[in-house]
Amino acid sequence: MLRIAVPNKGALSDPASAMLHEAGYRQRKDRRELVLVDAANEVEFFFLRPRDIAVYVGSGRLDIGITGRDLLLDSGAAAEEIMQLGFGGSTFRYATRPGTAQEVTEFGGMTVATSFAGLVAKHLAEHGVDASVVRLDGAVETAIQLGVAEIIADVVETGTTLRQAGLEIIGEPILKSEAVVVRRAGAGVEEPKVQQFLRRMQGVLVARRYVMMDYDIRAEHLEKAVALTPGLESPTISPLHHEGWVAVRSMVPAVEAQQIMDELYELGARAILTTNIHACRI
Ligand SMILES: Nc1ncnc2c1ncn2[C@@H]1O[C@H](COP(=O)(O)OP(=O)(O)OP(=O)(O)O)[C@@H](O)[C@H]1O
Ligand SMILES: O=P(O)(O)OC[C@H]1O[C@H](OP(=O)(O)OP(=O)(O)O)[C@H](O)[C@@H]1O
Ligand SMILES: [Mg+2]
Repeated sequence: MLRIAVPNKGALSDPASAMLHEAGYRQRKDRRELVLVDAANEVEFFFLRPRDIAVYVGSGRLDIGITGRDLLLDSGAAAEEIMQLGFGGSTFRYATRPGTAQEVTEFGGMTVATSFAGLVAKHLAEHGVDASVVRLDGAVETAIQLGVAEIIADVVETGTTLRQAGLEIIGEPILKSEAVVVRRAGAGVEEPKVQQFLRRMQGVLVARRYVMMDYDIRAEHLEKAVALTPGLESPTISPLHHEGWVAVRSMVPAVEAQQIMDELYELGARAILTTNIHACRI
């Protein structure tokens, strides 16, 4: 059995379960379920706090976990990122009231409030800044209003929470984060059951990002058409009954599909179709 940790709550919980479901795994129906066995796939899921996941995986008790890169690095656990999952994107940033400081080097003697004390202490030390760090559980934006800190360091997605608290971002992001798959440091990814899990997740990423495109084109325009739709490896070309024409089948990035269809049409392609990819192994 492959033992996998999945966020039980928070911003990563629903998208992580949705992705696992798309990869063919059973997922819980009740949010109170904390352990779920998917016997058919020989996987056991443990629904844990995202902040704790790297700790469990780092200890070697669980084979694999899904968590945020920011939480992984903050934990200091002996776990490493083995795959990016393309959701839960955020930046981790300093913010303050206008006029307090413009960059991290000006924080000397100040107090920084954060839920990510490990990350912040490391970042301050790297910049040789002697500032205090206060660890809070959440809603850290309010720490400034209540006089607990002059600076905060927190997850920023849209920036709405900061704006509403009258705070402004200081400098460049400390970190860019997203949901990642983690594994005990040094454990490698060679184990067949780990390989199979990663291939399934990779299949979901590709199925989400690409569509299948089919079209017919006169053979003399084929090279130009194929340059627009090179596919992941190489497009499939089939002869058509109608002499001088061929059918092309190729995967294209979903976000570019409409543009590519316009360009193919201009080239003389016809019967241009796109279809969603339900699942794949690349
Ligand atoms: N808008 C967001 N708010 C909070 N965390 C986000 C957001 N978008 C992505 N994330 C990521 O989710 C993880 C935070 O997990 P956490 O358990 O703190 O969830 P949460 O959404 O803050 O829930 P809660 O505060 O209820 O525990 C981090 O990796 C963070 O980068
Ligand atoms: O940039 P935004 O889109 O506004 O999102 C960022 C906010 O979301 C998170 O808060 P959360 O709802 O997790 O509450 P918490 O601070 O109590 O964890 C995070 O801590 C920020 O406050
Ligand atoms: Mg939160």
